[in-house]
Amino acid sequence: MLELININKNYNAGSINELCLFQDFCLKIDEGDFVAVVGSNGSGKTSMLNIICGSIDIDSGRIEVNGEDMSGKRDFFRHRKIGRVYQDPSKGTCPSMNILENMSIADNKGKKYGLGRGVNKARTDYYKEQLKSLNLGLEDKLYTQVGSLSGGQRQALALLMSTMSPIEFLILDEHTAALDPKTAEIIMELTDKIVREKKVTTIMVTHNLRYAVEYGDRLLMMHEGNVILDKAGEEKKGLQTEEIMSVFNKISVECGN
Ligand SMILES: Nc1ncnc2c1ncn2[C@@H]1O[C@H](COP(=O)(O)OP(=O)(O)OP(=O)(O)O)[C@@H](O)[C@H]1O
Repeated sequence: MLELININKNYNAGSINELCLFQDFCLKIDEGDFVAVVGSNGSGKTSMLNIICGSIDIDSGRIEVNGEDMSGKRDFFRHRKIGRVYQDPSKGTCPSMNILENMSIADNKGKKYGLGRGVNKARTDYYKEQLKSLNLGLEDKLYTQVGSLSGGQRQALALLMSTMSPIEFLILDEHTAALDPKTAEIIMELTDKIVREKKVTTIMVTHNLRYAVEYGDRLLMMHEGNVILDKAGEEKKGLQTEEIMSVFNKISVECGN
């Protein structure tokens, strides 16, 4: 279980631009849950992901994973247990290396040995098999530089790479936002397949309310550093996009957007 306990986070403390984003923020996410997070711009979604990943410091509070306090641990340590896919398809993969080398790096994440170990015949066959499951023909492009792939192909590869080594959490930060509607749909279906197959606890931030309703077991809506809507189980299954849209519109009107 992931627990955020009484998190306090101020940006630009002591300056005229001071922003108190999280005040005693608490959240519990059960193992194996697929949680979709929506909310207006600036509501704190990415900050929350960065806090979980250790990419930004908190002022006080605790981040616990299965009871272990992660708060003081640096991001490189936490990333051994976390896979992350970003909005920008150019992040999460190395553009100047080919697919094989990228997969080898992902495969060897957290291990002490280098690239050579990852590109032997057995591993190459395994990578091909994994790529084949994406159904994008990438298994025939092992020696193609990742920088020359399309955004959708890169996001699919990034998704696969982020879940290649054993991880406890998959963090998806608007990972379909930069893709055309058809490719976004393919990546979402792929996401669901990977999450279900690997049974990995997943937190997906998205601005696509339909995806948040259709995918995942739990939906959170954030507003000004708070969770204002939390639906899981049967309640989540019964949700309609229009309902979420109407809550979203209501908070937008209230804050003058
Ligand atoms: N490094 C930073 N320094 C100062 N303020 C920041 C920093 N990062 C985020 N903020 C502020 O914190 C608030 C929350 O930002 P955050 O990016 O977490 O929101 P978000 O919900 O992910 O927004 P979006 O949907 O636009 O990506 C915003 O007001 C933002 O300006």
